[in-house]
Amino acid sequence: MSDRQQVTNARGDRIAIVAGLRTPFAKQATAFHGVNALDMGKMVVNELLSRSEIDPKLIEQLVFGKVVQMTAAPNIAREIVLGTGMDVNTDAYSVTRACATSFQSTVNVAESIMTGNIEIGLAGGSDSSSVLPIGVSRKLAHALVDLNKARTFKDKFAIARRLGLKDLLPVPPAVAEYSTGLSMGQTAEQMAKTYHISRADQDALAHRSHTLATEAWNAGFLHDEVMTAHIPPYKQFIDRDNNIRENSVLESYAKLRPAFDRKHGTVTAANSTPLTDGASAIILMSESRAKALGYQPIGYIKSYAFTAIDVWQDMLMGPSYATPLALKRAGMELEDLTLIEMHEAFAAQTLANMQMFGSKKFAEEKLGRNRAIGDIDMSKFNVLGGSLAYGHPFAATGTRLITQVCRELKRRGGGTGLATACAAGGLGAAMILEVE
Ligand SMILES: CC(=O)SCCNC(=O)CCNC(=O)[C@H](O)C(C)(C)COP(=O)(O)OP(=O)(O)OC[C@H]1O[C@@H](n2cnc3c(N)ncnc32)[C@H](O)[C@@H]1OP(=O)(O)O
Repeated sequence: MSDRQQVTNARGDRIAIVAGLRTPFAKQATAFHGVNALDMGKMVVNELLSRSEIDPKLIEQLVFGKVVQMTAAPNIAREIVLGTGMDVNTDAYSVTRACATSFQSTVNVAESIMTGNIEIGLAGGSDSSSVLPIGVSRKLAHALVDLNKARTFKDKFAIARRLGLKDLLPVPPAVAEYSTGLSMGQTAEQMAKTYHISRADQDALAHRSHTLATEAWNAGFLHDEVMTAHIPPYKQFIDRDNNIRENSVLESYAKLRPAFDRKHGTVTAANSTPLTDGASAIILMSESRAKALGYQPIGYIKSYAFTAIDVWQDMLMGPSYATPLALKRAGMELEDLTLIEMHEAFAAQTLANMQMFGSKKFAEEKLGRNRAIGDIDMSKFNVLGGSLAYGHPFAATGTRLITQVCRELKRRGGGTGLATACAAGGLGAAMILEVE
């Protein structure tokens, strides 16, 4: 098998991204409080269809995802089709791959185009950290099922007596790994310790992220890729990400207490992504269909890769595994890239990955390569800031990164860019995008 990946259909058409859009990202329980992931998904898809002036009937497939589940609407993709101006006959299904979910929805649509099953598709993701599937304790859930089956009052009473007051309390979902019980923040703490990432370096990266994101907004770079979202019942709107600290002051970062290891930790609210609400989406087409319809693609997919590692220790290392594979499949080296965009789940996780990009030992021991992936040139890295500033509505981050890389490459006159992310479950995603 060749190492190179042929991201084309049988006619040799590349996979074109013709448009990308997102809602502003809002911190938990702020602008999108009460608006669920489906409603944000519908908002962004409706606006994307309208801005790209595409006949919705031409969209043959919609693949969408969310990470925090909405039990009433498990197939968010199909609900988006039914709840927007799309054709009811549009095929739609949902995917989930933790924080890399909309990398996956993008790849699913791309692969449908590559096989020739479709010519045009829409991909994206949406998540709400404000509308949560609040559950019940395992004991209560068990008892409720038994109660339903119990025939006599005596049996019902006996079941009810099994429960204590604690068992009746609602249970919110945890941002934690199912199999280890470790929260993402605790994993970030592990990584800070393993890779000796100092608090000062974490804070400096977060400050850089807020500063660059502020500059990007002020320069007007994000206006075309972020819509104004009108919030039901339509008395309020949000037109800018609300987590970005426009007057970020480095000194104030040092004052915060660690959030996940109160005594010995270095990971704080300021150097972690906040819990966030938002949605994003892109339209993909075969190159020839895009040209026939008169679209000027914002970018093309050159290669992609997904990887997985164990979850007990330092599992947010996805970029260090997925990036070399995507580069190899594109026939490129790190230094060939014009831009490098890495999801900043936590500053500690980002800095650990950056360190391993430059490590020959890591390359030899973990990747089976005889040279490091490469040192990251900071003038190419997260040049408009990253998730630490924008926030991270889990399933929406992938298509945010993809759109942002393509549009920034365009502003720089073209080139190739990497978008990469770690994800729960020890997963990694990387995609190389090319822009003319
Ligand atoms: C693959 C992946 O992506 S894994 C990542 C998945 N995501 C996560 O796990 C989410 C991680 N984040 C979290 O859980 C939460 O954001 C936490 C626990 C870190 C912090 O939550 P909260 O305590 O609610 O944060 P909150 O926004 O209130 O900030 C706490 C304080 O820090 C301050 N602060 C936050 N950011 C900054 C900053 N950049 N500069 C200065 N101060 C700041 C706030 O003003 C606040 O101060 P106050 O208490 O005086 O009001």
